[in-house]
Amino acid sequence: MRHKVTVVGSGNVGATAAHWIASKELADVVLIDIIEGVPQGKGLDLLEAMPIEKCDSHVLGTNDYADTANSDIVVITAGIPRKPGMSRDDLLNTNYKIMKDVVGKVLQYSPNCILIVVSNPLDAMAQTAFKLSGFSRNRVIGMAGVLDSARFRTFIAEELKVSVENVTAFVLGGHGDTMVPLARYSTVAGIPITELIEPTRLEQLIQRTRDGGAEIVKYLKTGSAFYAPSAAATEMVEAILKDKKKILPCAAYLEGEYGINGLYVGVPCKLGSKGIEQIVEIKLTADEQAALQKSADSVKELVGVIGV
Ligand SMILES: NC(=O)c1ccc[n+]([C@@H]2O[C@H](COP(=O)([O-])OP(=O)(O)OC[C@H]3O[C@@H](n4cnc5c(N)ncnc54)[C@H](O)[C@@H]3O)[C@@H](O)[C@H]2O)c1
Ligand SMILES: O=C(O)C[C@H](O)C(=O)O
Repeated sequence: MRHKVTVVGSGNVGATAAHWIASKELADVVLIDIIEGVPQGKGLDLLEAMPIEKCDSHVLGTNDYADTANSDIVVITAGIPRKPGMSRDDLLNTNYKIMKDVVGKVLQYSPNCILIVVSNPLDAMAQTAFKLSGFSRNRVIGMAGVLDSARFRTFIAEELKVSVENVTAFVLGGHGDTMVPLARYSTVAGIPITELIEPTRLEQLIQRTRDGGAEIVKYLKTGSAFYAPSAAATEMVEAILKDKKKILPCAAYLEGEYGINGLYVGVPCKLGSKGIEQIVEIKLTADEQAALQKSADSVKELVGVIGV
């Protein structure tokens, strides 16, 4: 069966997500933006790469939501990125307005889709999409944990000079400065990293993970990371389209899990054809629970500002 994925926003993250999705032949892709010409140009360019990539994915760039009709998944990357000196939270009001515009139009044409939200500040934007869409919580998923844990995995693999394939890492909480990389549940070939990296060094790697987005912004100056973020969103798209039942850290609307109610926060989720099919609850120590609560409190403050 052919799948259809719409990517809203044809900027850095959106166009690169379209690239990964099409070149992995996961689906036909519609790339949509408010800017005229850019999605059309990038979409056509990507389509013309398909013969070389030996892929039969169709790619269409457009400004017309009618072209997005009946998408299985809609990945929302529309929104402004931060610049050096800004926090993701500084994007709140601008991206809230963009999210309102986008969700309304997506709903009109793809009422049965699954939404993957990428725009920042991530947890608050996922909550906005959830509240405005009226979708059940399994169909509105925020992308952050796959990216944050990929960064943690990269730093662990570099530190220990092992294959990234050996490393699994666990990051909980909101996608902000208070995210919670959990060393205790991060492993190298099944060995907890707490056995392999001494505590002071480990804390440095954890802090680098928390600052991972800002580190890239500092280099790029005009915007933020997009290769790893779009690869992360693509892994979620793949898990859903292939009904893989893959456990990935995602921002999900919690209804009592981890003692948190009525809020999007990053937790381990099983992704399959229905979207989030299970939220996996693990036992946390008192310190870990407190760190998660602190992270959730900062998300709560943001959603309070926009009233969603
Ligand atoms: N969740 C994460 O981990 C993560 C990672 C990277 C980036 N982001 C966020 O993703 C967003 C996009 O980042 P980027 O680097 O691609 O930015 P970008 O500026 O390159 O692209 C954003 C695109 O959104 C489009 N857009 C704006 N308003 C729109 C609307 N109403 N409808 C359709 N399109 C609209 C713009 O025209 C632009 O092309 C930012 O908010 C960024 O902070 C999140
Ligand atoms: O850091 C940003 O603003 C973009 C994104 O959230 C990231 O973590 O790369």
